[in-house]
Amino acid sequence: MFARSAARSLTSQSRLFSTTAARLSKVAVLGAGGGIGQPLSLLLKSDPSVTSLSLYDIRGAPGVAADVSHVDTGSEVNGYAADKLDEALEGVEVVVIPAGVPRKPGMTRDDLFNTNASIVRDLASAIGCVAPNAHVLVISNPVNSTVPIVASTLAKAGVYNPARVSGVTTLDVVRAARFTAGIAGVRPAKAPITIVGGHSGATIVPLLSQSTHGKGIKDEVYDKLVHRIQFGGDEVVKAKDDAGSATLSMAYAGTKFTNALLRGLNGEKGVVVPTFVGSPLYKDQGIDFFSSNVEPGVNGVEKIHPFGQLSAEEEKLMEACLPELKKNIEKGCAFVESS
Ligand SMILES: NC(=O)C1=CN([C@@H]2O[C@H](COP(=O)(O)OP(=O)(O)OC[C@H]3O[C@@H](n4cnc5c(N)ncnc54)[C@H](O)[C@@H]3O)[C@@H](O)[C@H]2O)C=CC1
Ligand SMILES: O=C([O-])CC(=O)C(=O)O
Repeated sequence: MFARSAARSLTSQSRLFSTTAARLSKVAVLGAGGGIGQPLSLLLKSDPSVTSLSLYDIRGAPGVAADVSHVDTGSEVNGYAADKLDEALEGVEVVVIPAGVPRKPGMTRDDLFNTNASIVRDLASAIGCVAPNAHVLVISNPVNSTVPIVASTLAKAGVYNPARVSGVTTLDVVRAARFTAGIAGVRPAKAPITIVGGHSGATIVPLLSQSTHGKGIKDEVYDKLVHRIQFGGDEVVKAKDDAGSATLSMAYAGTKFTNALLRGLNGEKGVVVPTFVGSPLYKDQGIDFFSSNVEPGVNGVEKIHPFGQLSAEEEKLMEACLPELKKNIEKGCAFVESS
């Protein structure tokens, strides 16, 4: 009994953390005191690829850092209070941003724009000054707009590198694998689903036709599954009943993405993860950012994978995605232009 449960927990840990050769990886979490920030900091403390953790928030980061620092892994942890952002960013290689307000029932992610746009812009501005070569992983919503905000802010400072700014869309594929596996009666690891587009409702385009266990799902079951993948976030917002949105599954997904990036930075080949990045895939339609599978390497996002043939249903989903995505991206860019 004990042997079986120990083996299971080792298996799940190796899925979350894969390691390559040891090298110094200093990671900062901006928004570390929040619902995502706290468990994310804990999981990153457990990731052997992270050697130093810098935790910053306008509220509570030193306390979170003191707590997390007692975990018996090798990395060092430092907490920084509201007026210590520059110190928190010094020498940092990867910055993960879950700072900002979450949704309440009835809100769209775009409804968060007015509050979160300036939070993300100001953090990006500090990164541009103190850690211009850092890789920036944006969790704060609306991701379809906050990533263009970070990119445009860094561009204004003359330090934007598209290989180094990513929107974290990992939770969409985590959910899709879980939901599809539930229907197909297999383990989620056996049902990976490619998702492209963006990170909100209709901009989330799951490519079930390209999945061994997804392609056989049809008709009403297909429609319900696509809806659940696109609106999984709403399911959590509703269940939390005014107490915010996904935090624990997001911390898991954010750790998975950070670990994948660090493995690429460490020189591991063949790591493939989805992310919302400056992308050539729909540039001819005026869409400068797009989420698809990418391969991180020593310089960040090095290869953007094209996706194959879409089914007739997926063509329709893409038609609904593109105009909304374009609008969200333009809104983010316009915000920085007018700042
Ligand atoms: N990309 C994704 O898949 C997901 C994104 N999110 C988004 O992540 C964001 C955070 O969500 P939660 O952690 O649940 O919210 P929360 O309210 O629990 O935590 C946010 C934290 O950000 C901090 N903060 C606010 N302004 C800051 C600033 N200028 N600098 C540093 N820290 C600052 C707050 O003090 C708070 O501790 C939301 O925008 C949410 O919509 C949530 C789930 C999934
Ligand atoms: O739904 C939200 O507001 C948070 C989020 O992005 C998600 O859970 O996918």
